[in-house]
Amino acid sequence: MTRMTLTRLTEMPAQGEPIVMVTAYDYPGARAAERAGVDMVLVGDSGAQTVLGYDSTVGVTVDEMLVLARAVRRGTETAFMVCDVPFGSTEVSDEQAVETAIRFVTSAGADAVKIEGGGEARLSRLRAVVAAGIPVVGHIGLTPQTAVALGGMRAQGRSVASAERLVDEALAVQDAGACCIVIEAVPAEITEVLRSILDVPLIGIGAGPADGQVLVLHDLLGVTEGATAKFVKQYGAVGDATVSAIAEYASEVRSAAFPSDEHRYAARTDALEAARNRAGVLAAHRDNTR
Ligand SMILES: Nc1nc(=O)c2c([nH]1)NC[C@@H]1CN(c3ccc(C(=O)N[C@@H](CCC(=O)O)C(=O)O)cc3)CN21
Ligand SMILES: CC(C)C(=O)C(=O)O
Ligand SMILES: [Mg+2]
Repeated sequence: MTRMTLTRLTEMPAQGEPIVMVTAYDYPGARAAERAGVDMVLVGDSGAQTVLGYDSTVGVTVDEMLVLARAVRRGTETAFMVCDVPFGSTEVSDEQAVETAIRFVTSAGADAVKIEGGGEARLSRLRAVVAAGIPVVGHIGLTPQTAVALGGMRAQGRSVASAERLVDEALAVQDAGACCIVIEAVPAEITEVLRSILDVPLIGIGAGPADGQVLVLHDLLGVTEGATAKFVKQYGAVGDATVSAIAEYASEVRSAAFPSDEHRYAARTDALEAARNRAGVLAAHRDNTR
């Protein structure tokens, strides 16, 4: 199997082949995505919440993301690996953005980085990273890193101004050099409009049909506890299955049903005899010195 290339990804929409992207944050997640045959894996900053337990994506650091990204890289052979650059790691300057992107490429083997937003400063970062020779995936619509400024985790493109802004940002992000664009939490009809004017693949999450889809692995597996976004479809009940398995283990330990004979090592008779003799000698010694 050969590694997915940017050229191939870019050609998929014209061939009528939807692009499949899923997040991964560790080696087993990457192996599972790989074995399932996805086209792209995203080391999302959603990992701040799904695997690191933060209550938003905002506090996660580059060093933390790199640990996740390296593990995903070790498990990924054919899928194209995109890494989210976390909040604060590109905001200061174009130079900072390029240095951050380079770290994801050189120290984690990222095939591309994803940068949120379509405002002027974001476009400048995008151009700078692309100019450094690093492919960039754009991300517009609901951009969780700056959700406070958007008024919370809310769908975008629902007012006239917001819909117009999405069209402007989609084109600007493409012109800045993005190789594809993730669009999050936008009405499907708006996504359709954007698709009609874009040349690069549009990958949707909560944005209706697009050239591809992305979902958070832990959401689709049913590992995420509590409420998930409206756009999540749960394809498994892995969270419940995990709790049941651990609860059954706990119960068998407490009832002494585990470990049973099949999980025991057989002793060699001479070794057992020797251990018993030694224990007897030591016990006698202990009694004598008391
Ligand atoms: N587990 C997980 N899944 C995600 O999809 C995800 C993360 N974490 N963390 C980073 C961001 C945050 N995202 C979110 C989080 C919440 C909503 C949400 O609850 N939306 C509401 C309100 C929509 C509205 O008011 O317009 C919803 O009902 O969908 C959406 C996207 C998407 N990303
Ligand atoms: C939801 C996707 C697009 C993302 O950015 C993430 O998982 O962090
Ligand atoms: Mg993200």
